[in-house]
Amino acid sequence: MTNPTKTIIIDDAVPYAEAIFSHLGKVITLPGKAIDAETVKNADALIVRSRTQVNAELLANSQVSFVGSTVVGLDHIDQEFLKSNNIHFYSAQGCNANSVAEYIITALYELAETFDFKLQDKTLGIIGVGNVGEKVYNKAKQLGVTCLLNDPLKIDKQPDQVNLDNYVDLDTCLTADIITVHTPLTRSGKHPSYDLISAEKLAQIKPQQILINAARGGVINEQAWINTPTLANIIDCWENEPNINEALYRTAFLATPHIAGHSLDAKVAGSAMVYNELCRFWNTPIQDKWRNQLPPQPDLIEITEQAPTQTAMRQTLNKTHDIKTDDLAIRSKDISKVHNKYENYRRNFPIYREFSQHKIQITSNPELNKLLESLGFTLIATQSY
Ligand SMILES: NC(=O)C1=CN([C@@H]2O[C@H](COP(=O)(O)OP(=O)(O)OC[C@H]3O[C@@H](n4cnc5c(N)ncnc54)[C@H](O)[C@@H]3O)[C@@H](O)[C@H]2O)C=CC1
Ligand SMILES: O=C(O)C(=O)[C@H](O)COP(=O)(O)O
Repeated sequence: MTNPTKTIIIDDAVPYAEAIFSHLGKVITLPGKAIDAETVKNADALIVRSRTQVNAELLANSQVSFVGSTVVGLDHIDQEFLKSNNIHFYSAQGCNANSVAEYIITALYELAETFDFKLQDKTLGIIGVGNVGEKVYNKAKQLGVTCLLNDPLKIDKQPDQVNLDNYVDLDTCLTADIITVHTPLTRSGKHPSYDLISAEKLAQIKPQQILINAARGGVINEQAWINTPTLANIIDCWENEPNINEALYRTAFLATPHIAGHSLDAKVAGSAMVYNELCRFWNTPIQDKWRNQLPPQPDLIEITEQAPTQTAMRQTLNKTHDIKTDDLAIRSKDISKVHNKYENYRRNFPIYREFSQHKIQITSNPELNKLLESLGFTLIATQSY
């Protein structure tokens, strides 16, 4: 039963928006970039993803009393404005951390097999050890990868809750063979992340090192990155999206259009977290019938080839979500075509599920079985094993 007195504006990239929110009020879905002061004027609640700038310009003349962001980044939200105007704000922190962490792990196997090295022989530097960074660390550790961690804010905030064994300063972290950043994009405070890996820091990078940015464009200085020889760059987050820098784009081993957090499970988690908060805010019982509309679990994955463990890992992870497909989806010699394909591909992003949604037929390789289970796959014994 829809509540006729409430109007909810929702970014149409929020999956199952109608099914989830319609019993709370009249749902109007719009492309994130089309949500403006005119469209929100008479709304009571606004549910966004990252493409809508939520600020005074958008809301000053509206009656919106609730804003929910179904993503994690906060750089599109003027939280001070919302707080000072008594607009309740909720962000689905952590909703897509596992999705990004699985993107990183999948990328590591792609790198190891392409550049012919054993993952266990490499060190992984993780800058920003929050929801995403922590999951990357835990997964990489299970896979036998030595990690260096850097997160001065976390240490400042909760010194007694951080095992300092693997935490190092930024310069030490930047000596790792593979470096991945997982900070928000911040320009103020004691440790601003904008230009964190500055031209000066990039001058320390050696040609055999690998840089990954699946956090935010601008954490790594793009102009200096273009001229920093590396073994490989994997870039999911860019400055000035979708009009990404061509010179940087041409350096990328894998260039993806900001999709590391786009598993269906992550998007649904973000929607559900915001929905639950809106129910609490409007004192309405939570309903979860909408979950019946979710797709069934993926088919059983069978591994037939007797490949070496690392090769089999890459093949298996790519069966769940092959990042190369996302790279190829926007790749072009003509940068304007890359720009034009960027958002369209994101808004029509193919559904993929996280590892824990997948069942795999147990293999004759105990090491492979153990690694797959450590990443969350369910192994199914069949009569032959
Ligand atoms: N590519 C994608 O699709 C996605 C990108 N992201 C990005 O990743 C970021 C991290 O996500 P979460 O881990 O969920 O956020 P989080 O807030 O849980 O963790 C961020 C961590 O970075 C640390 N940090 C902040 N400034 C730092 C600095 N200057 N140096 C080192 N560490 C610093 C914080 O202390 C915190 O522990 C988000 O803010 C978002 O920008 C998040 C999800 C999806
Ligand atoms: O959660 C974040 O922060 C992200 O970067 C999300 O991947 C943003 O997703 P979209 O809102 O751009 O679909």
